[in-house]
Amino acid sequence: MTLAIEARGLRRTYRTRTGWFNPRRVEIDAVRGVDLDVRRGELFGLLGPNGAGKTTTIKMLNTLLIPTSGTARVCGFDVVSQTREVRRRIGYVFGGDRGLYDRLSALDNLRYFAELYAVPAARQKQRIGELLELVGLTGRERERVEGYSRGMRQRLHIARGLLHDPEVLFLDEPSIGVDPVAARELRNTVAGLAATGTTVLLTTHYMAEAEELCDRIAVIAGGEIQALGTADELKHHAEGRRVLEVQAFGVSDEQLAGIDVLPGVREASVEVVGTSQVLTIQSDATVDVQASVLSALDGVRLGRVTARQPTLEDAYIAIVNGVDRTPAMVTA
Ligand SMILES: Nc1ncnc2c1ncn2[C@@H]1O[C@H](COP(=O)(O)OP(=O)(O)OP(=O)(O)O)[C@@H](O)[C@H]1O
Repeated sequence: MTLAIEARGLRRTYRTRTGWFNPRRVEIDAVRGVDLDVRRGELFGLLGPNGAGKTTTIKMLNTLLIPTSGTARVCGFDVVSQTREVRRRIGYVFGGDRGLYDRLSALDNLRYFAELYAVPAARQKQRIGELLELVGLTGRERERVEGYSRGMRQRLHIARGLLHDPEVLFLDEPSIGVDPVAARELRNTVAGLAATGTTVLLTTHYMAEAEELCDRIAVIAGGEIQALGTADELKHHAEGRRVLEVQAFGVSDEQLAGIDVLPGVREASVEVVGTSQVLTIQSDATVDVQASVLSALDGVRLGRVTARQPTLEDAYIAIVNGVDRTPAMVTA
């Protein structure tokens, strides 16, 4: 079976300048030797924190960036020496607002891009109809895009990226800035896509999105793949741990640092949810850290305290927290 995507030792270094008064030339190792095999028809997730190297990896695979070293093939074609062959077979959809004409209707946008992508005239009408159906915009296609919600725009972007029947679709953070309901509709669209046999490489920050959609997930951080497997396989990274969640109001950085070094604690993180903070403390399953955590939070107003089994999100935190996230910088 041929692979849809095959990368070996993919590496990309950016040369840039840093510093205002005393500018220096630096090299940033954004992607540091990525090996990746994506099977045909697979929905594959690339998950990682900000600056992990996800977009850089995608741009090398879709021929927008030349790798500093390493090789990659898409549908069997080399991304550097056979760019035309690769481009003919791929679609690229990135999150955000760019790339559509607001004053035109969705239908006119798709007609315009169909011309641009040289979709044969005889095929255009049927293809556009199919895609509107796939992304759930049938009936709204004559409305101007300026009146579309973010989620609808994003689904229209996906339709645009599919006009020329690509074998592989790169979806770079499609749900960024989209509200939860629209994000669910977007996920339905992506799942529908995979059912048509298209290979999808999806990047996301959201573990739940990756878990729901992807056949396999690669967690990337610091420009390297840290873990790769099905959601169930990734969960093993949090095996032997238990999780304590504490809702709190006004925990300081010092207190959090104090919790981090308590005996038995493996990771401690905090997320602001509305007006409260939610502390998530992962510990060895054999150690009950609740009493020592609560005593470290002495004087802080607390809400709900819950002990639970680790989820995939916890596994992700366990994988990513162990990595130095800043890409290596070398002064040139
Ligand atoms: N054109 C560029 N010039 C210099 N550095 C860059 C450039 N593009 C990206 N970088 C750096 O390379 C690293 C990886 O960036 P990349 O955009 O690939 O990460 P990402 O995982 O897609 O992040 P995000 O989720 O924030 O989009 C980051 O440190 C980023 O600052």
